Amino acid sequence: MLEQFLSAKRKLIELNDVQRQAVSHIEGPLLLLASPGSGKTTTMIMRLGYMLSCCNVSSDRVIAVSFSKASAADMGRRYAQLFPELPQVKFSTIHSLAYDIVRTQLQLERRSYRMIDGFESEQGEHETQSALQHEGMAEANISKHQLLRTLFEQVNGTQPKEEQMEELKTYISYVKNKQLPVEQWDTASCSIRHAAQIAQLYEQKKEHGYSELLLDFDDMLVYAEQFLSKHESLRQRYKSRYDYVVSDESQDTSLVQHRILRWLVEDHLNLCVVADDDQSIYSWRGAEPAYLLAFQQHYPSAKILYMEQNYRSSRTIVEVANQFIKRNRHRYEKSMFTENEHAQPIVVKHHAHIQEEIAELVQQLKHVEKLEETAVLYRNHSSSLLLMHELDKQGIPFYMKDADDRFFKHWIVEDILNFMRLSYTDRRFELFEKVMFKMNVYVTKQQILELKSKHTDQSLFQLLLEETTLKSYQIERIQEAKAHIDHLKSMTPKEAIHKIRHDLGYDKCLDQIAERLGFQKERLLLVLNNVEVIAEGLSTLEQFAGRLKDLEKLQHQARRRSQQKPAVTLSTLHSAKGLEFDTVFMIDLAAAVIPSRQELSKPELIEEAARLFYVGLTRARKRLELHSVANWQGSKSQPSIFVEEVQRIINPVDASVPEHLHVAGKVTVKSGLAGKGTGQADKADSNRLAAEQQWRQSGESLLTASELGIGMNVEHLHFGKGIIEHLEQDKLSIVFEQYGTKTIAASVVLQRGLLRLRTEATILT
Ligand SMILES: Nc1ncnc2c1ncn2[C@@H]1O[C@H](COP(=O)(O)OP(=O)(O)OP(=O)(O)O)[C@@H](O)[C@H]1O
Repeated sequence: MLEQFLSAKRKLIELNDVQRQAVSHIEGPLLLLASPGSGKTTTMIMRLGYMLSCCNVSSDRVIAVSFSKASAADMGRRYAQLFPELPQVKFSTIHSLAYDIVRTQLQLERRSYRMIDGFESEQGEHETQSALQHEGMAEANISKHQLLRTLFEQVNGTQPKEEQMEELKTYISYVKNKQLPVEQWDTASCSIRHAAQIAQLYEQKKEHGYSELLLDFDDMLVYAEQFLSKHESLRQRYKSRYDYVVSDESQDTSLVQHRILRWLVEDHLNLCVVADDDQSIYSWRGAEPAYLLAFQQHYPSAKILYMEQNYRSSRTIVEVANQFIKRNRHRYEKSMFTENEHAQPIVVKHHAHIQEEIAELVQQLKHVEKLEETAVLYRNHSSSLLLMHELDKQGIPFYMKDADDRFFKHWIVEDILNFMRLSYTDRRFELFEKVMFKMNVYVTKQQILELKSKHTDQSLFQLLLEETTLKSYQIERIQEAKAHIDHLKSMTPKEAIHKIRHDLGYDKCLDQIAERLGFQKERLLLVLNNVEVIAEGLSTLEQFAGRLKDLEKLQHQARRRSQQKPAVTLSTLHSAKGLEFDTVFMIDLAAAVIPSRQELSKPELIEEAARLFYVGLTRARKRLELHSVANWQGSKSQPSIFVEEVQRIINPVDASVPEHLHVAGKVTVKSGLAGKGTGQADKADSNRLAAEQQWRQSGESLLTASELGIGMNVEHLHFGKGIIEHLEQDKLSIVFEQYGTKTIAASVVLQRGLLRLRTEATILT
């Protein structure tokens, strides 16, 4: 039967062995672990076709669930193309399915409810939510954002900044998707003061604060699961609705989502889960890759199949990406391979600074054959800004997958503009009030407020100096500040920003804000850095304000630009998942960017960052370039450790050279693991890599700096036994039995898992 079915479609696609097994395994739980580009969507669709045409399965007894609306729609479209003769199957998002369950139960209880808005995230959900709005769900005018804002102010006594609101929303999504009991909410990390308390108040308010029950996007999942577990009749209703459930993109699925699916298949266990645990990049909002790793505990009769053949990328790329991801410990051991040919070598480049990186990138883009088959990927939205600025100047069209206008609305950008505005007029009280507290003039709120009643249309600086009782140091400061501000309008924007930051004390003010409100200073500096680059080369403050407006407009347009027209795609690594391009440039790969400083402190976060990096590597079909910068946010920076790892894979270094000397210059590295022949050196390299992997996987490697101590007996994978002699910041000195004292970079050693503890002591001679 299977052969007959497959041969009918042979002209369109010839499945490989594992794909065939997956297609024919219809009954019972199945976990399909798929590498990138391994044809998981193709296989899923063939499986559905086989079920319907050969296994007497009725189309309305099957549901295929995806995480994002885009992927549900893509599956539906591809199914219709491959099986135009078969009836349509239900391709649903998990939220849509959950909403159906919640609505049914609330209607049974005759309980009225309303949806509140406020779900923002990287991809898909926007669309999902708007689809729900079309269904008439979002008739509410109470907003999640406003509600949270009010509660934040109530609890903390200050107004939240936009990035704090975002962090708060992510935090709430996280604890709900993880189904953490309320008592444990304060154990989840969040830099917002009293986040757990705000979250609890928010939940109470939604449930009891209004005449109707308020539901946000996460509530659809939370309530669906709760209702299924509580109400036997509801459970029966949904359990008997579908005989077969398929879950795609399951690495992005949170605990609550897994549980909903579990209820649905409780009786028949006909659940097919397709996932790539190596592409799980949403644990920060509650995705649960650990659930996949424990799939067989949840479904003991589960069959697990590995789809490891990549049909997308060149062998050059597949081999490097495969080797790279093996650095992670918490994963299903898969070995991605391909029968595709080798293509261009992977290129790794280190630039002195961002401007140099962007200039080179733009030059390359000018000569790319198919812009629509080219992507520039970066970790943070902020990286797109200067790129966009330069692409526009050079007339290169671009499309933005996930444009984010937060920069243009950022309070720092607004502050800088306000300083500049004040230079033109110091007669607007609201403006004066905002700026006075952002520089080092030490006036009190009371003193400024007193001015308000006295002010008509005169200079506020004058009024302040003449009508307020001031201390002599205040007078001096105010006079100085006034002179600086007056001067701004005759300066270039670049000079003006320098003056604002250093002479007017804005940088110091940022330090205080960062400390008081718990912001990461680097993020604030990144915004300022971008402001400065945009100001570069402009002559007047008006031009600067105009340029910001133009860029904002441009970004809006880039989001709408048709993907079919020749235009390079700019995207974050997160939003690039599921996409593929002939050529991929990954940029801004500096040490503090990926993994970030915060991630470096926890092994599981480093692994997540590595998965994100892997998603980037595996988007490229033929050509892949990795670009890093030696100066990040005004400070010297090493390349990302992941770039170094890729370099070591491509071009293994002699193990006898200490790690801290493995500094890559500006190089174009030729890749070719398989093309290198089988010489002695190659063999030694692959043995060394295998040994590194084995150590990491054994769980014995030391992973964090906190595990290191002076006098500790350790063993280094390459240098053998020794004692830690000295540790200062990243410099780790070890006295080795065979090699004497070596000073190596702690971060590199820990990253690669090259060090482990020894119980027996070293005898040093
Ligand atoms: N057996 C096969 N023989 C030849 N080509 C195949 C086969 N299976 C899949 N492909 C091709 O591989 C490409 C990737 O397939 P598909 O989009 O289904 O992969 P995927 O695993 O869903 O990708 P992603 O990594 O984006 O999730 C497609 O062009 C598809 O036609």
